Amino acid sequence: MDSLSLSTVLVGAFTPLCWFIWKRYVAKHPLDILPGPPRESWWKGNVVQIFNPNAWAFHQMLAEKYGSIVKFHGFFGHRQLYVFDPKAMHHIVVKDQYIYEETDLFLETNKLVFGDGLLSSLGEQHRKQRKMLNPVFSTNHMRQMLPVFLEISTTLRDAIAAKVKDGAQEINMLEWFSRTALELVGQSGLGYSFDGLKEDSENQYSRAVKNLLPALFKTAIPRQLLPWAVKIGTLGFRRFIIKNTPWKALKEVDDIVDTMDKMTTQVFRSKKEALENGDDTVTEQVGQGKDIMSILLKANMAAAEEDRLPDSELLGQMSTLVFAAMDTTSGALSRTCLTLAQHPDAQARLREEIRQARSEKGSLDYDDLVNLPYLDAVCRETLRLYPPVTFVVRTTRKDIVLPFGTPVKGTDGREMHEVLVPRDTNIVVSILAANRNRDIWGDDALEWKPERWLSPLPQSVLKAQIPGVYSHLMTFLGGGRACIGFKFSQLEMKAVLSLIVESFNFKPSKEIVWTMGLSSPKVKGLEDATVQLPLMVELAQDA
Ligand code: HEM
Repeated sequence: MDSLSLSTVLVGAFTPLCWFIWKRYVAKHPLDILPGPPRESWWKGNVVQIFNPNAWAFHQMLAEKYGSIVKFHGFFGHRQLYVFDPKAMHHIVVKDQYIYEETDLFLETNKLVFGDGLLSSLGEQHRKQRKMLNPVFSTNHMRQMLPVFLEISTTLRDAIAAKVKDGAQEINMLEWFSRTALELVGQSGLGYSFDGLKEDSENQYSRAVKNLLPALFKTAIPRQLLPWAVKIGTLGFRRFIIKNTPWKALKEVDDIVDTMDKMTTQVFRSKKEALENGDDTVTEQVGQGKDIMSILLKANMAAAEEDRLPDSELLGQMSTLVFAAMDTTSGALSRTCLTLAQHPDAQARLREEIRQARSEKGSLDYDDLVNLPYLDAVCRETLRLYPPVTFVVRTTRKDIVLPFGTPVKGTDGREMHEVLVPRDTNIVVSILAANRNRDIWGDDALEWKPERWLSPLPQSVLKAQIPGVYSHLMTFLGGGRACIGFKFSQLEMKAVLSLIVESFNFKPSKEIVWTMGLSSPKVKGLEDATVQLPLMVELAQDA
C-alpha cells in the first residue's frame, strides 16, 4: 500500500471516530443542563448502577437527590433521561407516544422470541392488534372467566392444604404462584392446560417460558448488536448462523424459542380446525371456546378486511400473553403474600373480611370479589409500593420538546419548564419512583398502608394527573401500550388471595431480597440460586 492510500484509510477510519468522540465527550449536549449523577465510568456511564438487579438504593437516591427529570450517561457518553414527572410521563406514554417508542433492541428481541405479537409491533400494526384484542380483556369478558379463575385457585388451595394438613411447612410459594399463573393464562388465554397443579407435572413449555428471561440475560451484551444483526442476509442465513454457532447461551435461547413455537403452532392449528368444524368441536376443547385465543380467532374471521390480522400476528400473541402474564402476576402475588406474612394484623383483618363475606353470601360472584374493600386496598397498596415492573424504556424517534409539570433547576441555576430531547435518546420511565413520589403520596409514601385506599385519596394524588390506566399508579403504565391484561391480573390476584388467605396463615421464613426490572424474590445470601419465596404455611384457625 502506498503512503497516499494508507493515509486515505487512516483518515477514513479516524474521521468518524473523532466525530463520535467530539460529539459524545466534548460538544455541549441539550440535556447537559439537567441535574444528574456523575458517570461512574467513561465508557459504561451509569448503566451498571441503573440496570442491575440490586439497584434499589441507586434508584431511590436518583429520585431523592436529583428530582423527577434526571440526566444520566449510557454507554460511551450517550446522554439518557430518568423521568417520573407526571406531565412528562403523560407526553411520553400518551400524547407523543409515537415519537417515544420501544427501543429497537426490545422490539427485535421480542420478534425473535415471540413472533409478531403486541410486544414486537409498532404504529399502525400495533394499533390494529390492540383493537382486535381489547374486547377479550374487557370487564365483561373477565366476568365470564371467573369460574375458570376460581376453579384453578381452588386446585391451588387444595394442593397446599394437602402439604400442611399435618402441621406447618416451609413452602416455596413463588413456585406455586408461577404454576397457577401459567395454568390460568393457559386455560383462559390459550384454551390449553399446561399444568394440573399436581406434583412434578411441569411440562416442556412451562420450563421453556420460565427459563426464557435468565437465558436472554446471558446473551445481554452481544444482543445489543441485534438491531443491526437482523439486517444481515436472509432469514434462512441468519437461522443457519444461529443453529451452527458453538455458543451455549445462544443455543439455549434457540431451543427455548423452538419449544415455544412448536407448542403455540400446534394449539393454534387445532383451534383453527375446531372453529372450521363448528361449535360442537370448539366446546369440547379446554376453555370451551371462551378462551382469549378462540374468541380472537372468531372475531378475526368476522372482522372487516382492513381490520383483519394475518395468522402470523394471531400466533405471535400466544407466547406474548403467556410471558407477559406469568412472572408479573406471580411476582405480585408473592409480594402480597410476603407482605401479609410480615404484617400479621393486616393478614388477620383480610381473612376476617373474606370469611365474613363468605358466611353472608356463600360463594362469591364477580362483583362480591372485586368489591371486597380491604382485599382491594391490599392489592392496590402492594402494586403501588412494589410494582412488579419497576421501569420501562423508550427511545425518541425524532427531536422533541419534553415539558415538565414541576419546574427543574438547571445546572446553570435557571428554572426550566421543558427540555429539547434529541432523536435516539433513551428514556427510563420510572414506575417505581412515580408510585413512591412523596410530593404526591405524602411523607409516608415509602410505607405499606392499605388503609390509605379506604378513605378519599389526598388532593395531591387527584391533582397530579398520573397518566396510568390503574388507580393513579404507573404499575400497568398508560397510553396505547398500557398493560392489556391489568384487569385479568387483578382478578387473578383477588381469586387466589381470597382462597389462600381464608385457609392458611403465612409467616416469614427466610430473609428475602427482590431483583429489579421484573421484580422476583430470592433468599438473602443465596442470590446466585434460582428465584424462590419460602414461607411458613399452616392451616388458619377454624379453616
Ligand atoms: C401484576 C401483573 C402485571 C403487571 C405489573 C404488568 C405490567 C405491564 C407493563 C408495565 C406493561 C408495559 C410494558 C412496556 O411498555 O414496556 C405491560 C404490557 C403488557 N402486558 Fe402486562 N402486566 C401484568 C399482567 C399482565 C397479564 C396478566 C397479561 C395478560 C393476560 C399482560 C399482558 C400484557 C401485554 C400483552 C402487554 C403489551 C401491551 C402492548 O404493548 O400493547 N400483563 N404490562
